[in-house]
Amino acid sequence: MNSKTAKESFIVMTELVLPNDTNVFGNLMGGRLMYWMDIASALAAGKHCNSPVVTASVDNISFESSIKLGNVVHIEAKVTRAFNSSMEVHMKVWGEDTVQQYRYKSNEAYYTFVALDPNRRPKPVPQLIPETEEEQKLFEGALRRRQLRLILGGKMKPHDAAELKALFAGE
Ligand SMILES: CCCCCCCCCCCCCCCC(=O)SCCNC(=O)CCNC(=O)[C@H](O)C(C)(C)COP(=O)(O)OP(=O)(O)OC[C@H]1O[C@@H](n2cnc3c(N)ncnc32)[C@H](O)[C@@H]1OP(=O)(O)O
Repeated sequence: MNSKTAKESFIVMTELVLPNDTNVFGNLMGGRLMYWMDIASALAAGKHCNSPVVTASVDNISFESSIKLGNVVHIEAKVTRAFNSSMEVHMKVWGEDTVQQYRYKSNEAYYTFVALDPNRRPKPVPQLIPETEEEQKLFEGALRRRQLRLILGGKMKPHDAAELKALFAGE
């Protein structure tokens, strides 16, 4: 199977925050943003593997700054690393005030997707080649993040997470 570069999976999704998307303070609801992030990251993962994908897990999301009613949301999504059937996608979320003409960072997150075959069973995906310095850093960290989320999901024993243990042991 051919490998693919990280930039081949890159997508940007743009949305406008309308009244029905907001809470009582006039800010974008976290749940609505997470829904848009799910679609954006699924598109990036699907672009990488050219297959249908399902969300396997969502890492913690910290909302750094709220996005106001009438502002524009930009979600940038890119695959950081592919494993066997799963892919980690990194997202950066920006708000934009188009009247005052400034952009601000809202949050960052990692979502994990699994590619499915026609029988809806996990299927192998192309390996990912990082090119830029940032892509290389994300690629290296992806293995530790995978181990942490598999431990939390009860799919891996802490004892088997060699790279994660090495981080805490300072090795
Ligand atoms: C045709 C071209 C189209 C192209 C363009 C496509 C565009 C597409 C746009 C779609 C836009 C809408 C996208 C919404 C997507 C949903 O919202 S889908 C709905 C929510 N998600 C679900 O319902 C998934 C439910 N869970 C499952 O189906 C199964 O548990 C899974 C995730 C497939 C895993 O299956 P399993 O039988 O446990 O398989 P297993 O062999 O143990 O593990 C398979 C892989 O899953 C990983 N995994 C398992 N659990 C976890 C976990 N907790 N955390 C992380 N990874 C895990 C494993 O590590 C393994 O990875 P690899 O080592 O193979 O890399």
